[in-house]
Parts: sequence; structure tokens; C-alpha cells
Amino acid sequence: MSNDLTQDALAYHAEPVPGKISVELTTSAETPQDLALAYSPGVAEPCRAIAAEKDAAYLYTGKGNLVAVISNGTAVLGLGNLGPLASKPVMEGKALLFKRFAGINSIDIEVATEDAQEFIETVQRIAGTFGGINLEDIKAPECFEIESALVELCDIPIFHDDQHGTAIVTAAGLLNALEIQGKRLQEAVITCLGAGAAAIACMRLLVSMGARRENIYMLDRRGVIYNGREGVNAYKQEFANHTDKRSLSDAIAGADVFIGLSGANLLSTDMLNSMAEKPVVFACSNPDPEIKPELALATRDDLIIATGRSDYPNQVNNVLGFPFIFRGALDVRASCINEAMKVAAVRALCDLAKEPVTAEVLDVCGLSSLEFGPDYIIPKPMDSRLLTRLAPAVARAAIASGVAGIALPEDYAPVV
Ligand SMILES: NC(=O)C1=CN([C@@H]2O[C@H](COP(=O)(O)OP(=O)(O)OC[C@H]3O[C@@H](n4cnc5c(N)ncnc54)[C@H](OP(=O)(O)O)[C@@H]3O)[C@@H](O)[C@H]2O)C=CC1
Ligand SMILES: CC(=O)C(=O)O
Ligand SMILES: [Mg+2]
Repeated sequence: MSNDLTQDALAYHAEPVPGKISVELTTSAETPQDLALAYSPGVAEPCRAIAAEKDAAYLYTGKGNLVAVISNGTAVLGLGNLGPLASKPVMEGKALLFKRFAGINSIDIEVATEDAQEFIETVQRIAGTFGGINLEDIKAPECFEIESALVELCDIPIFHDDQHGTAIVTAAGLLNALEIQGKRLQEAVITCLGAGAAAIACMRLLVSMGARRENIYMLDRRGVIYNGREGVNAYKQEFANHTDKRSLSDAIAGADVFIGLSGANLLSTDMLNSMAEKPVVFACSNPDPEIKPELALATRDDLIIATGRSDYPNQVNNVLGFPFIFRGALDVRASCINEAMKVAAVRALCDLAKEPVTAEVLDVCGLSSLEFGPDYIIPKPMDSRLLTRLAPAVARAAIASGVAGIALPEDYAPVV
């Protein structure tokens, strides 16, 4: 890679052919006999079988290993409302990650509407084609209504990645970072900048895992969300606090944890200096974090910092979650991705980070050594054990919580 990220990134997306994904055949289509099976007349047989029993679609079509990545482009990374077409590189990117890390076929679909009901109806009508649906980069608060409606309407997993993928990876990274800093989630004071899809879901999961609701200060563009503030939607209201803190400077003074799910360069060095000793800073806005790691580390040396990016240590990004969570869910034909499955993924991620890093990962990262500690709180996306640890943990949790459609084979070993 040269020093010109813009040129490199555009060239990467343009060559060898435009985009990042393609469709391949899985069976022979070379002879008239092949075509007589693949198309007319043979194709009528699986059609009849599926018409008689819909689960036959899992036997005779690609449905069971196909996930749609669906967006309307209203919250593209931290870039804002770029619209559906401009979100396509991100959605193709998610499809790439599904295939690369979990062997899941994935197609991006960009829906041209900002109306929640229109979006729901569009997705509901095409949902049966897929084994699961990954909603992506849909802004809050519409994303909450969209996801819960589709969960009710569809019998396949519907998963808003920016909510739950992010929450799972953030919770895992935070539990490990706090352990290294000698702190406990139950006592940690958490300042969360951002009150959208990712922030609300992250704070909800942290509370369900032991964080104290009253120790969380959530902020949006207008500052701290406090009891009695006007114009606060129901989702933000869940995190309204009894407090006279109003600004980020007020809310971050003395905090143990900063979680940024907002926008670029919003955390100043003065704010960082005002945090408690041994703080944890997750500056997770993409592509540009709330504070650059080099600036944060130059400001104080007792912190642990993570970002959402691949080019710094400690990548707290939903890529560590969604491919493997869907792999586990698809492999047992789960009807949804529930809390038990999410918590199983958090635990598996936490545990994997404490195991020795493999030579394969060190090699691909260009490192000679790496171990659990301030610069390694969470596994690297290239760690092939993510698949073999997270997918079975999620699949078993689906079975134990009664949402699996089929049993897991005893010798289950997911491969890409
Ligand atoms: N690392 C990771 O894995 C992930 C990172 N993210 C990042 O999180 C961010 C938010 O994404 P998402 O939740 O999907 O988007 P949403 O549009 O749903 O939410 C954005 C939130 O950020 C707040 N915000 C934006 N700018 C500021 C600001 N200057 N000061 C304070 N708050 C601000 C908004 O405030 P208001 O409500 O007032 O408009 C809103 O609450 C993005 O940068 C995204 O890249 C998201 C998912 C995964
Ligand atoms: C990583 C991701 O999904 C986001 O930043 O929106
Ligand atoms: Mg996203």
C-alpha cells in the first residue's frame, strides 16, 4: 500500500473488476444433460418439493447459506446520510466479510426510501429468499422500529449489525480492557458519546451484562441526555440521567470509560486528561475516530484505546461479530438471534483474546509477538479461530434457548 489511501482505496474498488463481490456457480452446467437438470425440465422437481414443504428450500436452493445486507444509506459509517447508492461500497464490503470470514454467500440490497414503513414492506416481501438478513447503516431512531417490525414479520434471523454486532464486540472488548485496568463493569462510570443505533444497543447490552444504568452518561449532538430534557425520543430517554452534567466536558470528568459512537475528533486532550486513572477509551466512529490513538497515547500513558479501524491495534468493530454469529445461526436454522446467542458470542470473544496468538495471525499482521494486554484486548479479524469458537457457541445457545430449527451435528466444525 502506498501513502495515498484515497488512490489505493479507489484502485482497490476499481480493479481487477469494479466492486468486491461476484456470483459463482456451484454445479456443472456444461452439457445438455446438465441443463435438463439445472433448468427445464429438471428444475420443476425442486419447485414441486418446495411448494409441498417450504423447508425443502434449504435442501434444494442456496437459501440456507445466503444473507442479504440491506441498507437505505441513512447512516453510512460515521459519514451520515449519503443515500442508498453511495452506501453500496460499505454493503458490498459487509458481503465480502461474510464470505471471507464465514463462507456465507451474501448480496447487498440498497433500498431507496427513508420511510420506515416502506422499508419494512420492501424487506418483508423479499425476506423468504434468504437464510438471514443483516440490516446495516440505517439511522436511529427509524432503525429500532424497522428491526423490531421485521423480527415480528419474518421467520429468519433479522439482525441490525450496527446495534447488536457493535454491542457484542464492544462488550467483549470492554470486559477485557477493564480486567486489564483492574476495574469492574459493575462499578465503571461510562460516558457514551452518541445516542443512535450503535450507542443505544451498546449501552443496553452493557447494562444487561452488569453495568449500572445510573453510571452511564449518554450524549447526543445537544449534550447530556438528562431527565426532563425536551425533545428526547423514547430510545434516548432510556438513558436519561438525574444529573446536572450538560456537556461532554462535564460528563467525562472522572469517567472510567469513554465509548465513542458519534463522529470524528470530538474528544479533546483536555477531556481525556480529566478521566479517572487507567481509563478505557473506545473511539469507534468510522472512518475517523473521536480521538486519534497517537494523540491519545501521547496525552497519557495509562489508558487503553481501541478504534473501529483495521490500521491500529485493538479493532473494536462489528466485523468480529456478524460473520460468525450468522454462521452459527444459519447452521441450526435459528429463527432469530436472541440475547442468549449474543451473550454467548461476547463470552467466546473475551475468552479467545486470552489464548496465545497463532503464528498465522502474527504473520499476517507483521508482528513478532502479541499477547493479552493493553494493545491486544480482542482477537484480530484474521484469526480463523473466531469461526470455530463463535459459531458453535452461538449455535449451541440457539439450541439451548429453543430457537433452533435443527440440531447441530456432533462433529460440527464450521469452515469457510
Ligand atoms: N466500530 C464499529 O463497529 C461501529 C462503529 N459505528 C460508528 O458509530 C457512529 C454512529 O453510528 P450509528 O449509531 O449507526 O448512527 P446513528 O445515525 O444511528 O447515530 C449517530 C449518533 O451520533 C450522534 N452524533 C453525531 N455527531 C455528533 C456530535 N458531533 N456530537 C455528539 N453526538 C453526535 C448523533 O446525535 P443526534 O442523535 O443528536 O443526531 C446520534 O445520536 C458512526 O461513526 C459509525 O461509524 C457504528 C457501528 C459499528
Ligand atoms: C463498522 C460499522 O458497521 C459502521 O461503522 O457503521
Ligand atoms: Mg455499520
